[in-house]
Amino acid sequence: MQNADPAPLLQLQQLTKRYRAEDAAAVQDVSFDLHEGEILALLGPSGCGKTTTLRMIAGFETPDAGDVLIHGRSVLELAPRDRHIGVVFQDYALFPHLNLLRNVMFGMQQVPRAQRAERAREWLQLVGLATFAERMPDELSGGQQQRAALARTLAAEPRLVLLDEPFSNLDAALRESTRIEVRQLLKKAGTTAILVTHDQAEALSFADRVGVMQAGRLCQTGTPETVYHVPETAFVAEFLGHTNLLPCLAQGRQAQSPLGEINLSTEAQGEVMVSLRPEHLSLEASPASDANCEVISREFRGHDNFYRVQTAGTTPAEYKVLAPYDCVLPAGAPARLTPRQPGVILRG
Ligand SMILES: Nc1ncnc2c1ncn2[C@@H]1O[C@H](COP(=O)(O)OP(=O)(O)OP(=O)(O)O)[C@@H](O)[C@H]1O
Repeated sequence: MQNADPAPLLQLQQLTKRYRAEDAAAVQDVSFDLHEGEILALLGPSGCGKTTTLRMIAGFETPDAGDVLIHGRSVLELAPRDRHIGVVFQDYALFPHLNLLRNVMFGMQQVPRAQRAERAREWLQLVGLATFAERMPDELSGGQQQRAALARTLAAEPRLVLLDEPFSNLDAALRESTRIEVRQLLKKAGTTAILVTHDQAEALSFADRVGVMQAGRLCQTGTPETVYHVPETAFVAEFLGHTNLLPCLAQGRQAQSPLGEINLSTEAQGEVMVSLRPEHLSLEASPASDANCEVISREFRGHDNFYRVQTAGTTPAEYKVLAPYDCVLPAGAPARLTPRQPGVILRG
């Protein structure tokens, strides 16, 4: 029978790193577990400590406090070749003097020498570069180099792959297709991975679990759906997309809000701050006598319309609303704004 909760592959235990005594900690008390086959995204703004965390996991940086355990053993006690960690940085780091095949063969020490070329070709096939095996890295596009770097890392059969902003210098279309391919590849190989990114769409679409970092701390981890729909703090709510923050007076599952009585997703009493995403509000044209807001602006986005509307005499006075493509209201139009999902209570 399968073990329902196998020991995690990776455990971060209250990891802390301060580069200089006079600086704030780059990473503070970061703890999480990662299970075999899982993909985690570490998401946060520039300078929040994502790369430092990744470097400590790889054993490139020594923590001031806390530990990184791989199958229960501290990463720093393991010789680099026993860590079985593969790292893909944004600058690819392919060897410029080796063709793709030799680049991929480079890390395959675990494969008998006679079989390496054949296995390397299989990896190149898997990333869609079979016909490029004899090409040199500078004869490839950025996206192809990225996939080649990934093939080289995966060919070494690491237990854990660390990806540091690996798609950041690809153009928008290539970025999207490469991230879909890379995710499929990792899932097919059953490889455990951590992606570092400041791009919320990338984190939400790529990972099984997202950890949001702020100023060195991990402030929330959960499935992409949970961190997006049930943010715990205003920072997480706003970093993951647009939202409206409403001061409310809660009584159980109901609250008095600036938009009238609303439902809450959890019970509370007293003053609370509530997040309602633009898609959790609805907007419709209304006679002025029944309106509770006025359109400030409409941004047409093809599949939908993004509105800014203002209400009179409430705080906040401005709301963001996502409306269907066929809800077209001009600036200045009176309208009715209604919450259509329960509000999410924030704790900070
Ligand atoms: N080698 C270093 N020496 C001193 N301070 C450093 C060093 N590396 C990083 N820092 C500082 O540590 C903090 C966290 O940096 P880190 O690179 O981990 O953040 P990040 O979230 O990966 O940022 P980015 O998205 O911009 O790469 C920052 O304040 C940074 O200036």
